Amino acid sequence: MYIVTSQQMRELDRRTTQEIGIPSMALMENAGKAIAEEIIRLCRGRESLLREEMAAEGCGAGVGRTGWVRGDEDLALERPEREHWLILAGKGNNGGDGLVAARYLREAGMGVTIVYALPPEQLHGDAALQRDAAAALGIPMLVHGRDAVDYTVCTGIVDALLGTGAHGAPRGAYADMIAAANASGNIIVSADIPSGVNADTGEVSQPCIAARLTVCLAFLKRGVTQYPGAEAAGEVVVRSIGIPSELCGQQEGMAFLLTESTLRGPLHVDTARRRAADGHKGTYGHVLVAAGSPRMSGAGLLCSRAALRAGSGLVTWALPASLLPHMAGAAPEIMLAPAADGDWDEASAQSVLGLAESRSALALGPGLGRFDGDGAWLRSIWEGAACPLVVDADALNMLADCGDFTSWQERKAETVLTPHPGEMARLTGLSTQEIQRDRISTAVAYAVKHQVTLVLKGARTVIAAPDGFAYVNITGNAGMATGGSGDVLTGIIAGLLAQGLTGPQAAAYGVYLHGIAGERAAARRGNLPSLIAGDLIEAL
Ligand SMILES: NC(=O)C1=CN([C@@H]2O[C@H](COP(=O)(O)OP(=O)(O)OC[C@H]3O[C@@H](n4cnc5c(N)ncnc54)[C@H](O)[C@@H]3O)[C@@H](O)[C@H]2O)[C@H](O)CC1
Ligand SMILES: [K+]
Repeated sequence: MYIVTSQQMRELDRRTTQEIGIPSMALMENAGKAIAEEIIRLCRGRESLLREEMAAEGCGAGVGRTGWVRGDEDLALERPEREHWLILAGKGNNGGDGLVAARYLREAGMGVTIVYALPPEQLHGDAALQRDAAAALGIPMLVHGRDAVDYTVCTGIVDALLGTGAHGAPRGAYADMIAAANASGNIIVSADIPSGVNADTGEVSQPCIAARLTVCLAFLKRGVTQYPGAEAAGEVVVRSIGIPSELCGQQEGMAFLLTESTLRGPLHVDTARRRAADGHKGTYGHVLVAAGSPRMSGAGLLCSRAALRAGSGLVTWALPASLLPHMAGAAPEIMLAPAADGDWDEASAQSVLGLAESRSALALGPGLGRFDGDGAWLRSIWEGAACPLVVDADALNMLADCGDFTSWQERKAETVLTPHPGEMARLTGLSTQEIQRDRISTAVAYAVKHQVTLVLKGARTVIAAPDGFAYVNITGNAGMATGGSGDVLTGIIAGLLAQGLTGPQAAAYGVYLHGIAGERAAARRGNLPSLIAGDLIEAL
């Protein structure tokens, strides 16, 4: 599923109307009809109406009937009491969508009243034509500021105030209407995006519509895939309106929702791959994990176990010799290799590189701690490791302290960085707030500049590939915000790299699986707060 920015949306619209020749009015008509259909579905709980009703009642009239005829007017049969919807219409095309929706809701037997944010004569283009059609049908209309509007007396409210053409915080009448709609306590269905949400970043202004449902038109907008915009949007449904999706494929820097079809399609991950009967443990890669320190030994263990659970044939954990006796037997399936005499030091880089020889992936960082000369240590491994590399936790902080590493010897193998927002702030010199303000663009910019795969963790993790494509994950839950969860993810990604996946594939599939493991673990435990990182490994 594509995720677009408002600029990309405008370009897609231009190409559709000017190059392909589909009239913009047709797009708006489709948009408004889709919004109305989703409202009817929300209000009446199902799509097909008569067939289920008749069949369920088993009434004689249906027996032997050779066919069913039903039309939109049947929608009106459903509900004796009259639903009534307020359509809040801005003066742009988002408003136009709302005016179309008003006609279709009316056709379905619902009462509708249009509330214009500004005097309707200010509308222009397609929106003005829709205004005239609504008026010709005698649909009741009010104007904010001129007429008294009671937002509480209705079944629900359609937010067709601001869409992808919004700039800055809602102003004037728009702000007042958003506040009144929210205060009404009635359900709100937003056209395209909740008014007040930045369509590209997911930032929310005050006030901002709190929608029960957002009907994204044509394609998913970035702003409803990242918090807090995702929160404001409520349930999101994407409805085609006639813009050919192949046009998206011709756009630069597209983003995708990370679903099974995205994994199998754009990412070419064979999620259904079965193991060959004659496979052996060497067939499925050998991960080296360089992690852990006396204070944080568990991180290395979690990372190593996760790599095994992700399907790596073998895992060796390189750890300080001082830890070895304590970890022996902690996980019998994991081979232990002393990589440092006492604790990590600069000299141990060579022993890590020695161990990394002929390994299929190297996971670096969980629980490593910091030590004198660790920047040089990291650089040696970054430049010397010929296998794919996952850099996490303290190794990321070492990288950040090295500053600009574009002068380092270019790595030939895949490199995946897995920062949380705080680590990303250190890597980029931005504040955490700046990182969170536009997660997708920030991740993509870094991945393209440094030619790495970047996993910006957090709710709705963003995976940014060196080619500028981005993938937004929606699996997982808040129970996964627990110590060690990141170590598990690093192990999963390393385990997938070891089995031959590319950096973007391993990162995206790893994040996706990590989230699903979190969902399964939560289901097993019956709640979120008690989840711990080990549960994720067992749920893999
Ligand atoms: N092909 C398409 O792109 C389609 C788009 N559709 C719908 O159209 C909107 C985008 O419409 P647009 O006219 O560009 O802008 P908006 O309707 O979102 O609103 C702009 C409107 O509001 C004023 N305005 C802008 N910012 C603010 C603000 N902060 N406060 C107050 N007022 C503001 C501005 O002056 C404009 O007049 C898209 O979202 C879809 O809903 C259709 O779906 C058809 C295809
Ligand atoms: K809207």
